Amino acid sequence: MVKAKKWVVKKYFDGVPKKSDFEIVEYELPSLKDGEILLKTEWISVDPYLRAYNKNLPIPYDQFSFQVGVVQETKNPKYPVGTKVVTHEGWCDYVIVKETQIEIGQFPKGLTYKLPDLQGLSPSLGVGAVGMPGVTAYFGFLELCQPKAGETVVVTGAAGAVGSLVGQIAKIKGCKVIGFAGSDEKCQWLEKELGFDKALNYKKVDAQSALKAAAPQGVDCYFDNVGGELSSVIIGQMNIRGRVAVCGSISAYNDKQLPKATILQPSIVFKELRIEGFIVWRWLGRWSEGFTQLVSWIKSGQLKTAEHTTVGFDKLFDAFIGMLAGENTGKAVVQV
Ligand SMILES: NC(=O)C1=CN([C@@H]2O[C@H](COP(=O)(O)OP(=O)(O)OC[C@H]3O[C@@H](n4cnc5c(N)ncnc54)[C@H](OP(=O)(O)O)[C@@H]3O)[C@@H](O)[C@H]2O)C=CC1
Ligand SMILES: C/C=C/C(C)=O
Repeated sequence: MVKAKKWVVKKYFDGVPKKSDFEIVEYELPSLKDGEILLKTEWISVDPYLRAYNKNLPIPYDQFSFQVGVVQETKNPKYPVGTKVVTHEGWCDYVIVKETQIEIGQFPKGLTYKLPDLQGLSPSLGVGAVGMPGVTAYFGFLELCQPKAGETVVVTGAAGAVGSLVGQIAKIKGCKVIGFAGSDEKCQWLEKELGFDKALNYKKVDAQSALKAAAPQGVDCYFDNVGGELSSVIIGQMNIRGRVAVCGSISAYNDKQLPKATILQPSIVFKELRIEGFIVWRWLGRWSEGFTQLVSWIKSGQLKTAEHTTVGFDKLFDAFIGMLAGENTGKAVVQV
C-alpha cells in the first residue's frame, strides 16, 4: 500500500487565499486496476487559474493543477515504469491515473499524457513553457492576434509564465514588443535577457504617457493577462483593426467586487478592434503541435525560459501566494 498526500480546498477563497482554506489529507492508495498507473510527483504547477476557478467549483475539491510524475507501478503497457507523465491531478505526491478522453474545450479533469520529448530540457518545462502556459502563449497569441512583422505588440504580465513567452514569440515573428511588469528587475530582465524593445514597470510609470512614448505609432496587438484600468489604457492606444487576445485578468482575481475601469466601446467602435477571450482548453487537440514548435524554439535559443522554483510539497501554498503577489520571474513551479 502506498500512502499519499493531497491538498484539498475546503473553503471558498475570500480575497487573498489563506492557508486555512486548505487541508493536507493523507490517505492510502488502492491496488492498481487494469489500465492504471501509479505516479510519484516530481513537479507541480501553481497558476493564477487556481484562484480564478475557485468560486465556480463545489467544495471541498482536490486542488487541481498540472504536474509531472514518474510511473512507479503500471498496469498499462503504454506507460512502463520510469515513464514521465503530465496529468492535471495537481497538488498530490502520489496518484493513480489512467488515460482519459477529454472533450475539447472542457475543463481537463483527468487529463493524462506522456511528457513531450523535451530533448534533454528539464522535465519541469512540462508544466511551463512546454505545458499549458506554453500553449496558452503560442495559440492565444498567434491565433487571436495574428501578428505581422513590423507591428507593435503589447503584453501585460510580461515577466510571467505566459507573458514572457508571448513577448518572445512576438519578437520571433518580427514585431516590436512592449511589456508591462511589476518591478524594475523584471523590466530589466525583459529588455536585457529576452530582447523586449521596451519594458515598463506598471507600478511606477504613468501608463498613458509611458506607452505613448514607447509606441508613438500606436499598438496593433495586445495580449491581455491582467485586465483592469491598465488594459483600458492600452486598448485606448490601439490602431485601426487592432487585435486583442484576452487571456486573463489577474489584477482582479482577489477582489471581492469587480473594479470599475474606463469603458472600451469608443475605441472598439472607432478603431474597429477585434477583442476575443479564450481558454486554452479550446486547442487541446493541437497542444502537441504547439509543444513541438516551442521545444524547437527553446533548443535553438530563440525562446528563453525562466523558472521560479520552490522546493517541498509542504510549500505549495506559499508558492501559490507568492506567485499571485508577483514573486516569480518566469514560471512558478514546485519541486516535490
Ligand atoms: N485563458 C487561458 O486559457 C489562460 C489564462 N491564463 C492567464 O494568464 C495570466 C498569466 O498567467 P501566468 O503566466 O500563469 O502567471 P504569471 O507567471 O504571470 O504569474 C502571475 C503574475 O501576475 C502578476 N500580477 C499579480 N497581481 C497583479 C496585478 N494586480 N496587476 C498586474 N499584474 C499582477 C504578477 O507579476 P507582476 O510582478 O508583473 O505584477 C505575477 O507574477 C493570468 O491572468 C492567467 O489567469 C493563464 C493560462 C491559461
Ligand atoms: C486555463 C486557465 C485559465 C485562466 C483564466 O487562467
